[in-house]
Amino acid sequence: MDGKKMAGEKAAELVEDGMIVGLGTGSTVYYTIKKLGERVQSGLHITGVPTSRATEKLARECGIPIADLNDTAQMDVTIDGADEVDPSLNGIKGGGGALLFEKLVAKASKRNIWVVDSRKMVQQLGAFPLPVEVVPFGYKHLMKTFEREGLNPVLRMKEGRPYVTDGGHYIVDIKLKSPDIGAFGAWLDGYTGVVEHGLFLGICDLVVIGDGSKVYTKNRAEAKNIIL
Ligand SMILES: O=C[C@H](O)[C@H](O)[C@H](O)COP(=O)(O)O
Repeated sequence: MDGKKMAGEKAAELVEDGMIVGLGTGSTVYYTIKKLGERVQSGLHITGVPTSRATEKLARECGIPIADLNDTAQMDVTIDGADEVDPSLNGIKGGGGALLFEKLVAKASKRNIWVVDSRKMVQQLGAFPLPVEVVPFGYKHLMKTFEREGLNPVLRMKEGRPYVTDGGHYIVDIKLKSPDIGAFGAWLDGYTGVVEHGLFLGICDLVVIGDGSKVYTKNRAEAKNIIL
């Protein structure tokens, strides 16, 4: 079976009755949402807080009751995908453009679980370009700054136009500056015009990994594999 499907469906089993669940975005958590939908049809009571319009639509189609982040004090757990995950469970997210809403929901969650296929697990982050969500006004100036810093910025496009996020911003994909990714993230956080970036550091508590033949987990505290 596809590693994404294995991980996505397994994570849905970790959700308990009565939970408020942050619903991530992407092709892996898709399987979690589908499975949660099936569990809801069989009597599970949960409330989902979506991280994108696409996820909201999918969750509604699956019959999962939805709430807005503004009406929710805290999620019990958020389940989301990731583009790369390192051994300390730091990650890059935003390949699908949902990083801002994903980070907002993740930071309001007691626990964050990521679902990935095993190819996303890396020794060091950075082969995947880092998505940076930027304000459209004056974005070319920001791109010039990134260029001067040697970050190879590329404006994300869709159908010949700049890709626009659910929050109404553009995405610039850049090269991650390592090894001090914490300092790099802080530099981006402080830069005028940057709304958010896809470095998720110290956020993920547990990653569920599917490799096609088995599913295993790694948690941040122990960082050891547990075969499920
Ligand atoms: O913006 C999108 C999200 O961060 C996704 O969770 C991430 O890109 C992983 O997506 P997928 O599961 O489709 O590879």
